[in-house]
Amino acid sequence: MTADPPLVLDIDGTLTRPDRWGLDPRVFDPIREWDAPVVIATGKAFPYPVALCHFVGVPELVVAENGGVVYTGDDVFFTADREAAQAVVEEYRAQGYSPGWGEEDTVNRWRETEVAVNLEQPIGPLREIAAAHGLEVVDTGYAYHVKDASPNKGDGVETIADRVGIDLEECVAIGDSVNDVSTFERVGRSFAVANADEAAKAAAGEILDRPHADGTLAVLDRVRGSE
Ligand SMILES: O=C(O)COP(=O)(O)O
Ligand SMILES: [Mg+2]
Repeated sequence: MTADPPLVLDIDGTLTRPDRWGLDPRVFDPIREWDAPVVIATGKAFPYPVALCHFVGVPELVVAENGGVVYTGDDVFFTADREAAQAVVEEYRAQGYSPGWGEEDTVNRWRETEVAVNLEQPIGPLREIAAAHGLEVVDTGYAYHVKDASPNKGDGVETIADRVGIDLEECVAIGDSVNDVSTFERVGRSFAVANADEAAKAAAGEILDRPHADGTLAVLDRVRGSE
């Protein structure tokens, strides 16, 4: 008998439409009908992947904030705190810059372990201040994430796999950026969509010739029933 392999899916750049923005609705049904655990591993704040699972109608298995927040469906783990990143952003502001999201900032409002800065803001001074505070800035192609270097998506995926009983060797991961490298390093099969950055392409087992959800849907078609 064959079964679907467990999945680890990134959101931005991976489940998105060809024009980069917004989820491609064609991914909803295959995720919902997938006959194995689906872990959503993202740089986005915790409520976003939880909402994605909720609205698609699958169990909430979530790595958020690049590994800063991990939800196994039973327990939430926080592997960093926001304070250090917040201090970096305060200093960035003091130097005359801004995170760039406007007054209400829904990008960071519920973010608990890091702070994200809009790509239109200058990254040079942000990197300098972060380094002086012992933090890193990760450019996902969708935001600059000011974060502790130690939590990453791969660690979070491992925590979920341990708790839920997923064999990482059987897992198929799909992603598009440097924040997916730690996931790619831990799973049996890894795929970078065609729009992926150089780091993700270098770490992936295979580079797809199609971008965004087109690439992801092609992988899902190919690996369905392969375990
Ligand atoms: O939040 C980001 O910058 C990127 O999110 P992603 O990890 O789902 O691609
Ligand atoms: Mg991504």
